Amino acid sequence: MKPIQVGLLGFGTVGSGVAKVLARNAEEIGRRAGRAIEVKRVAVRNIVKARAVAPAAVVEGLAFGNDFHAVVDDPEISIICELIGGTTLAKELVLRAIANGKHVVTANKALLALHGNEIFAAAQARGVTVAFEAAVAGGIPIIKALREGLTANRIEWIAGIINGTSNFILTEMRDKGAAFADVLAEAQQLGYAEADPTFDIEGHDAAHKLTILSALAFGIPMQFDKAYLEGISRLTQEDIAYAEQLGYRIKLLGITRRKANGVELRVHPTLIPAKRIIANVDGVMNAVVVQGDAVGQTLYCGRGAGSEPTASAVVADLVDVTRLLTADPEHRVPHLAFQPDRLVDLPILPIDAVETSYYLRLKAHDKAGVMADVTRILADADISIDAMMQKEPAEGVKVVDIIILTHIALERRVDEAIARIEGLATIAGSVTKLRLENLDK
Ligand SMILES: NC(=O)C1=CN([C@@H]2O[C@H](COP(=O)(O)OP(=O)(O)OC[C@H]3O[C@@H](n4cnc5c(N)ncnc54)[C@H](O)[C@@H]3O)[C@@H](O)[C@H]2O)C=CC1
Ligand SMILES: N[C@@H](CC=O)C(=O)O
Ligand code: NA
Repeated sequence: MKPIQVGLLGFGTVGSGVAKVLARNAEEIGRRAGRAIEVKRVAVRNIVKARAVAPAAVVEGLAFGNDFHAVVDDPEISIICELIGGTTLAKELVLRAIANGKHVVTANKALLALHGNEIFAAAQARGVTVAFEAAVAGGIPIIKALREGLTANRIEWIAGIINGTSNFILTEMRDKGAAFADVLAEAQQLGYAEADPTFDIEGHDAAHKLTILSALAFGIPMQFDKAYLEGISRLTQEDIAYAEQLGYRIKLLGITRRKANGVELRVHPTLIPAKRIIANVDGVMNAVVVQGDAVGQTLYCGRGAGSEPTASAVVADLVDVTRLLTADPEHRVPHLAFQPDRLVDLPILPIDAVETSYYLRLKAHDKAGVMADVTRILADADISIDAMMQKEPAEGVKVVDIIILTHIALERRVDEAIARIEGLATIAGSVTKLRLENLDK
């Protein structure tokens, strides 16, 4: 059988990784796919720069050019691999490829979180597939697991470390006391970070991925604009240390949970019991916990970013698409796990309607009665205390740190209680609030 022809858009960290993996494992990939997979053309902004990213043996057979539209319009190309990132040119090219009747493989979570509803509808109408395993948790086959392996289950929640860069930063800060800016620079150099790294550290990238996971888990449209996101840039060393003393690790988690009145969709630094496996997933590794009603908890772990781990997912999609070329479009696995006409429009809950446990850190003037005032305010708000720790002040310091862990409470009530606590004359400054998840059920 003739090889399947692929057009690569972009030849950076991921694009060059795809070319390397395809070249190195060509024989085995061909045996799996049923025919050879060949990169016919590569479109890049800068040909000289692109040629320098991969070894000569990989690039010498590739046809580089600057005309992205010509690749998308090439009648001999069956699959377009979009690896440029961003949501403007990438969207235009992906929709054009679909209109031309080509299948698309993309690693672009921002594109899908923002425009996935339109892109999947266009692909469905044209009878082509848009495959996106690399878009969530890099090399971990989490899309495959949710779309195929777990289809018997009513999924209750998903919680994941789904941004490699921020996990790498948190790990280096905790283990080596490294400075935030230095570790971020290292993550960029290693090819983990997004073109704009604020997407990584402020939670946007994790929220893009979580939006996709939530759609797959609950059969809902992508609703990125409703996601709550909070990154790691304001996290302090003292909160990381206090969490450790209380038996917790802080991770940037994406959490989506089905509730009676809607769906939680939130990304934020989260305390997790240190004994949980996911709390010990460090560096660039990602991990996703899925709670299904039949299977219980399953955990998926692996490299969430980097050239070849991400290429592993892109190439797996190329194999999948190659295998299904002859399948009737009506009988393919649906893009979002549920049949497109069976998606339901569940509302995304605002953050103040979320129910979870909390870590509160307050600075109190060490006066008699302050603890009684704080616990009374919490009790009035129906917030029960799970643990409390008071740190003795250093010599000459007049305020003490008080750390409180609460049981599950409604965020709105916690915020109201915090406002009252901050109004106490005995409390200095503002209260630090972090969310805590036990991830046990
Ligand atoms: N780097 C990683 O570990 C992962 C990246 N991704 C996603 O894969 C995609 C590619 O990421 P990387 O390879 O890391 O990026 P990169 O910056 O290393 O490479 C991007 C490539 O696309 C080209 N490009 C970018 N914008 C362009 C534009 N407007 N016009 C023409 N060419 C343009 C660049 O010249 C380069 O060849 C992104 O959507 C990213 O979010 C997904 C998972 C992991
Ligand atoms: N910047 C992302 C890359 C993979 O999606 C990350 O750090 O996880
Ligand atoms: Na993946």
